[in-house]
Amino acid sequence: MAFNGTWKIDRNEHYDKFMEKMGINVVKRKLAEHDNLKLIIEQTGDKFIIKESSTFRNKDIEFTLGVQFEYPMADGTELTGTWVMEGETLKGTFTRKDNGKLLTTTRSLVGGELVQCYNYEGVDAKRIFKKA
Ligand SMILES: CCCCCCCCCCCCCC(=O)O
Repeated sequence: MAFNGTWKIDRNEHYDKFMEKMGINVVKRKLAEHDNLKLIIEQTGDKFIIKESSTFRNKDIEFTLGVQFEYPMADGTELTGTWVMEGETLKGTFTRKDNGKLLTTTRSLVGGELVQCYNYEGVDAKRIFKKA
């Protein structure tokens, strides 16, 4: 499966602005810009296991495409939503439990890199990963 493997964060685009819109304070934003995020993705059919590790935490997440699940962000903010596959792109639609606002995200492979795009309240950001 195309996303399978170990992906290490290489760079961010507009991530600070995005986090600011999310209400993350400046101290946490500075730390989060350099969180050494690593994702180990294991897809089997419709099921995904994501092993997330960063300077903030280690967390395993399991989900099935199209099935709602809960995801606690590193700062404790709870999201609920789903991932679906559209063509070769993973599309995520999540709602913040604390304010009901929408966070959308995609994952796609571009030139051998894993590109995760985010949108929250009109602010777009990207996190770009290289395969380890
Ligand atoms: C302010 C920090 C923003 C972080 C946004 C995280 C959004 C994550 C979307 C849901 C991820 C579900 C688990 C996963 O597939 O890795």
